[in-house]
Amino acid sequence: MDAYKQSASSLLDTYTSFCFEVLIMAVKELTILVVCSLIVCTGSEIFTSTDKISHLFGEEKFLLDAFSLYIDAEEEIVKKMKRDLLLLQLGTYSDPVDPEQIKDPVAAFILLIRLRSEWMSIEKYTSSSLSEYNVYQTVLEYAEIPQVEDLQGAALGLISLQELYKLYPHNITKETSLNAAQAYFVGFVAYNENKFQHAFLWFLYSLGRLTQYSTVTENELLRYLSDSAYHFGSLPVAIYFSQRLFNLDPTNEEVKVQLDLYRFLRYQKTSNKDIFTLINESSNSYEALCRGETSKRQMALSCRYSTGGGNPRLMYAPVKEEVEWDEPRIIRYHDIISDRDIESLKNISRPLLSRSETIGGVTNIRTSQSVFLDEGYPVVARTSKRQMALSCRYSTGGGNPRLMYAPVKEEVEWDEPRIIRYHDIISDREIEILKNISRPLLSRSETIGGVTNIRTSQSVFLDEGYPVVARVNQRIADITGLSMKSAEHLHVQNYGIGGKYEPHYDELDTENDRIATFLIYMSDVEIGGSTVFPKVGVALKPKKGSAVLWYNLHKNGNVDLNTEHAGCPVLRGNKWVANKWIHEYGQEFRRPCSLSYWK
Ligand SMILES: O=C(O)CCC(=O)C(=O)O
Ligand SMILES: [Fe+2]
Repeated sequence: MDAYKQSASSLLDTYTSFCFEVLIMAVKELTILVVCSLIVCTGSEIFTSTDKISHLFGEEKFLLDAFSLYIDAEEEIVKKMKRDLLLLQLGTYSDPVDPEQIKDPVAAFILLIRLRSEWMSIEKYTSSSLSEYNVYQTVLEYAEIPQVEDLQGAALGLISLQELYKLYPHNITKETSLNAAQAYFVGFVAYNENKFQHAFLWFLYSLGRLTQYSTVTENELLRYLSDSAYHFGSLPVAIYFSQRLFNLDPTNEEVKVQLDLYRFLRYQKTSNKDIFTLINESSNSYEALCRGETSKRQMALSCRYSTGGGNPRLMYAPVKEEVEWDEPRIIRYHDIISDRDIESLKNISRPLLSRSETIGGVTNIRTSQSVFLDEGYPVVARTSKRQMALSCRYSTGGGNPRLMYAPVKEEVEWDEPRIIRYHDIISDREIEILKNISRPLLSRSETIGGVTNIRTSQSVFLDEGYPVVARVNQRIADITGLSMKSAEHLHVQNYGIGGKYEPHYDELDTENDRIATFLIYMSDVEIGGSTVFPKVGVALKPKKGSAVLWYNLHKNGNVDLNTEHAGCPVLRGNKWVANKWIHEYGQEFRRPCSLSYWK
């Protein structure tokens, strides 16, 4: 692994290699040589010979000339530094004004690479700085510079997105493309993780983007392409790339031997795997749910509130809407007209009906009778304005006075386990405050096994010392009717590139266990990032300001095995959530226990 890190590190170093040091070293050595010949290394005593002393005039001139040369060289370097600075500044030209806009994982990856290589180039200049007061060194102490591990982690994030969502390099780089060296780096990371198909696809992408300025060579790419194909089990492809490599460098004995070996092996094998096509190998429920292959049942269960884009008549009586199909988009609106109004409309229409026509007049294409009714009829006006009761409920938390005037919109997402979504329970302002408090405190989230790739996010627990946290906790207590006495502090989480939390249970198997989870979505996520329950086939899409609640334990205290859940990899977006884990102690009268063996 260390060797791997080292090679990755040196690979990156080459991205930013500058040859100015060669020049400065040469001039420095020249100066030293001159000084050396004058003072120390001659081995002679100058002072004992007037002739030698007089000779010094000439030597002094030589010394000053060398010094002048040295200054010229330093000036050249300053000029080069200024040129490089300009180039680096140009590179930031198209950056988003709002850093939160970094939603594209590839753009985030490039930013990490850019920052690292910027740092490396500045570091090269400043480490040999002539200035006594080297500001940059001080700046460095405070700067957060992406490490090689960050780049590897980000590349792995991209690879895991590809795996789960079955994406080819050209899919994932649709919005932001990678240059040959960057793509090579992703391939290299995949290769070292033995993900040979993904490695191959990235090397191929890199080959297609190779230019004369690339810091990766065609030789390197061909070698890795043939190696990856061989390891994946695609011998003809391995032979093809080895042959290309051999054509480039016919003197390379090693390639020749390899080519012969592949040819020999090819005759032994009867079938070869197709390395160019990603196949959907897993029928894994977690992955399918993350891809949005949600069960029909949940679609039918879920409802959305629409306020017609802020239409005041719908603000307080939103319509329940359901997406029946995506292309063409077909939406069903539920309960938009009462039975009584339907009867009145029928009664008004009956005497007025006449044969419906099409463009061709009365034909057998359309065999019905119809009539257009204007808003002169109150029922028509009323219906088009719509003021029906809702199927998605308003909850006042069982009469909790704090919710009487601001009832919570609640929606049943699933029945067993019961998963309820509460809408608009936290304002955008509160979310911003929570994020601002959390940002400097975030650290890598862990699981029972410590820091692992099962959970790629950063998080922090916030106590009630922050008024906003106290307010949010109180709201959770009001909505759930549960005691917060033994609950954990509010846990704010932000996911990274391809950030995910693989299937797990929240319960900890302790005496005072996590009875319920209240998960607040502090952001929308454009693609991916759903919370999914693989055992029951539920996918909950993050919706900023909403929260979901489920019980991890049955009333008898046993863990509800259907509550296994996961946070899907974020494909596009910046996912923030806050968890409130509510424990058993304190709920004795609020959620009474059961003696049942099953529940
Ligand atoms: O982010 C999510 O969607 C789920 C988070 C979660 O399950 C957890 O933090 O325990
Ligand atoms: Fe969880």
